[in-house]
Amino acid sequence: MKLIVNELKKVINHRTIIEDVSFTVNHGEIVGVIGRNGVGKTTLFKAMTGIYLTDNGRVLIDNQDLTEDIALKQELFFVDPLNNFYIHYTPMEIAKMYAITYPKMDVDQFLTEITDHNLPLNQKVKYFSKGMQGLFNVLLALATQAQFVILDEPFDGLDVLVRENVKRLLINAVQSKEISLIISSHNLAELDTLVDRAIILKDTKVVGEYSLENLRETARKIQLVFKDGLPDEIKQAGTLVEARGRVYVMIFENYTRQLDEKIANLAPLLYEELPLSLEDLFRTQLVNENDYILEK
Ligand SMILES: Nc1ncnc2c1ncn2[C@@H]1O[C@H](COP(=O)(O)OP(=O)(O)OP(=O)(O)O)[C@@H](O)[C@H]1O
Repeated sequence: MKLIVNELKKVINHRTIIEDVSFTVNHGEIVGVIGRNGVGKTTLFKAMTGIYLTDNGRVLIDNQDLTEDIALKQELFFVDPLNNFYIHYTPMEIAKMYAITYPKMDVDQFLTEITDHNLPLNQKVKYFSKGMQGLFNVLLALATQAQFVILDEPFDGLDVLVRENVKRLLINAVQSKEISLIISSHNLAELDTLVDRAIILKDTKVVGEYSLENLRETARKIQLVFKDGLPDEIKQAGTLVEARGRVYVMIFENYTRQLDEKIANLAPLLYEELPLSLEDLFRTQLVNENDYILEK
C-alpha cells in the first residue's frame, strides 16, 4: 500500500498554515516530518486524516481518495495529542470503541499487551503518567493494524527506558507487519536512528525531502581551517553551520570529487570529516547563517 499526500493546503483564520504539501509514504517505510515549532506539522496530520477539512489537495491510499472511500480510514491511525478524546476512558473501553472503527484490531491481544506493559486496564487514561500515556498511544496505534500510523511527538516527555521501549515496539511493528510510520519529533537524535526518509517543513511548504541512506552517501560535514579565512567558492558550495575563529564547519549536501579536489587545491590547514546527523540537516535547511554566533 502507498499513501500519497498531494498538494495539501490548509488555511486557518485567513492564514495559510500549509500549502502545496506533497509527499509519498511507501509500504513499510518510516518517514519523519520535521520543522520548527508552529510550522504546521500537527495541522498537516489533521488535514491528512480528515480532522480538518482541507482548502486544496488530496490524500490517496493506493490511488483511492480518502474522502471518497471511508473504509480506507481504517488504514490510517492518528490521535491529536492536544485534543485526545479517549483519555476520558479506560483501556478496556477504548479497545471496544476502536475495534468498531478498526475491524482488524485484535482486542484480546491488545489488552494482553497493555497488561504486559504494566498499564492498568480499568483506569482512565487521563490519570496515567505522561510516559504511560505515550506508551499506551503507541500500543493502541499498533493494535489497530492500520497500515499507516501517524505519531505526533511520540517521544515527548518519555524517560529513556520508555523511549527505548517505544522505539523497539515501532521498529518491530515495521519489520514484522510492514506497516508504515509517519512521525514528527523534536527529538532529532531519536528520529535519526529510526527514519528512512525525512521531510522538512518551512514557511508552509516542504523545503526538503531526504532519503537518509542516500544522504549519508552524498553529503558531508567537514571542519575546515584555511590560512586566509573561508574561500568564497567553498562557502558557496555548501552551508556554513558553525564558525569559531578560523575554524569553519560546513555541510555539503552534494560532496562531489570535483569539490573534494577544489578543497584539496586550496590547501586547508585542517580538513576533518565530522559525523552528519539529521540535526545537521535540520540546521542546514532551517537556520540562516545570521542565526549563528560567530565567535572571534
Ligand atoms: N485551530 C487553530 N486555530 C488557530 N490557529 C491554529 C489552529 N491550529 C493551528 N493553528 C496555528 O497554526 C500554526 C501551526 O500549528 P501546528 O500545531 O500545526 O504546528 P506544529 O508544527 O505542530 O508545532 P509544534 O512543533 O510546536 O507542535 C501555529 O501558528 C498555530 O497557532
